[in-house]
Amino acid sequence: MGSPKSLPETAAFAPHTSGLGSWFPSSLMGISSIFGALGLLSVGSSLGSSLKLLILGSLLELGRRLAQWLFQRFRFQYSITAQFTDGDPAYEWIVLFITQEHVWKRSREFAVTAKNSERKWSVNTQQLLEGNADYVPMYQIPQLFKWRGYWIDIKRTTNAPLANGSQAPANIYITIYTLDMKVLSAFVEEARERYVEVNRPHLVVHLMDPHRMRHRSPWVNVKHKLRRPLSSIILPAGVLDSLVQDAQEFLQSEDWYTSAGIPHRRGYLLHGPPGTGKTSTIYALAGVLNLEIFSLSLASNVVDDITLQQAASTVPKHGIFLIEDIDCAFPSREEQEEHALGASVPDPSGTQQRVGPPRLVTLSGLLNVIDGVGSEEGRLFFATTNYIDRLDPAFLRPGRVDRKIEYGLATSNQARALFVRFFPEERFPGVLSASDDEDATKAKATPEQRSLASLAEQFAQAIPDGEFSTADLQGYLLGFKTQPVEAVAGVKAWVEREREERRAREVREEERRVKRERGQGQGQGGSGGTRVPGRKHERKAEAEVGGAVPSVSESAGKVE
Ligand SMILES: Nc1ncnc2c1ncn2[C@@H]1O[C@H](COP(=O)(O)OP(=O)(O)OP(=O)(O)O)[C@@H](O)[C@H]1O
Repeated sequence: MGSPKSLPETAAFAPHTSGLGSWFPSSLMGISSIFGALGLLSVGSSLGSSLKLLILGSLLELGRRLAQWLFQRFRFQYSITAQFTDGDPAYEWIVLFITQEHVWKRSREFAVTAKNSERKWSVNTQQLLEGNADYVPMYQIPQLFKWRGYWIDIKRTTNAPLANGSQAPANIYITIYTLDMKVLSAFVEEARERYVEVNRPHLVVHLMDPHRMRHRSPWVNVKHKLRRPLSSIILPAGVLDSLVQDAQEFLQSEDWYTSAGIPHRRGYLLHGPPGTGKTSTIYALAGVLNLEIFSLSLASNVVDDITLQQAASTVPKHGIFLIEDIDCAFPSREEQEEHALGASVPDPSGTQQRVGPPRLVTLSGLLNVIDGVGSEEGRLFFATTNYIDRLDPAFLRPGRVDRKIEYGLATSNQARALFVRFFPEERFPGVLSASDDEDATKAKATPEQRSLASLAEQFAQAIPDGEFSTADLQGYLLGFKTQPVEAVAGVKAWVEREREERRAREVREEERRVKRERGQGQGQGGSGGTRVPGRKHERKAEAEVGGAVPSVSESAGKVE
């Protein structure tokens, strides 16, 4: 029989249990009140049996929580948990591993996306499901699996939205029930090896996501591209071989650098007009050397010193750190002149603001990144630019940029090589594809002219040295994928059309320039002339469609 006097007994029990966790005291308070209620109500009450059931239920709940607590303590004491964060290469290793191990089989939640090159380690890419979508298990409910006799628990958290509107990166937690750290490292190493193996035919490119820049690793955008053979890059003889040899030698000589006290890093600058193969060279090189690329562009002007530092510091050893359009870290001559002249632009309120080079990445920020902590750990640094003359000599000095490679507009030799790459003998054995008599007549080609070699020669002769980028020629040839005869027949007219368009563009550009100068003259006369910064990108866009025409002497593909 209970009575109100039983209350102190239960209250006295509470302090012994307070160490069990924050839920415990509250749970006990609930029970003590039940006991109290029992004491008050059980005498002769018809509710007695119900209350007994209530007590039993509470005790069961208490037991469950106690068991849960003991399990947590056990888990904490006898397991090792490792966290992998989205954006770090190790995250990709683990996702691939658990997909291969079919841990997802008991998963009931999947993120489904149309097939793309971003996430390779979905269930579908393991050839298990049909269709055009990728299924990525969410693992939000912990899943248990066994590896080499060890029980492993996996759980994944999603990208939680943050107060600043961006998203926190997802995390995977791997808990291995062992006390031996070596088991964890063996697990991670196996996951890495599998990743390297599966990836062999692919080149992995990590791109920076500007929306995740403030997080631990901004490299959350992972692309898997088919490796591009070096032979597909058409450059003057020797350029590629010497680059590959240089990079290979660098990677193999870590000990030498250490003993000589020289930071183990190597910087390359690839410069030249747009569409001449700078980026393609780096991708092909990474494929040959089996390296991953970590690439960001300064052209979008969203990267600042802090994020550049953050991005650089998370590039792993033996990764290629690539900064595209590095000239965007430096003000153009035009902007410097405008700045010196005090030109102004209206701000949203209509007030005139002095034009200043709106650079988020500063020279000192850039140099800090290149020289900074971690930059000496066997990392290849590549930069590309269309405007080498804008780069500061401090950036170009050896130790920061060890080799400069100049890319030029296509020579006739490159045009010939490109033609041969487009129309290989294997695909067009003997004479030509689009070469039924009617087509051949249309293309005004005699059978003799229709040998691939002679067609390549005719094509090369029709392309003037140093006037078109390789990308321009590629664009033209893409219109004739299976018609080499027609490609040759139309090339002279194409060259003329392109020249015509350029002349028209130059006239428009000149008119704009005159207008601008007039406006500036008026502005200096006190009427508030305006100039818009960032012309560089406009020019680059024009150059990309064939506007920039450097002299032939610039287009030698020189290695300095
Ligand atoms: N030398 C080359 N050999 C083979 N393909 C080339 C070459 N140059 C350009 N291309 C082709 O043209 C396209 C653009 O090339 P790429 O992006 O490498 O040029 P880029 O010099 O890096 O241009 P940008 O300065 O605009 O970044 C690619 O599809 C590439 O295959």
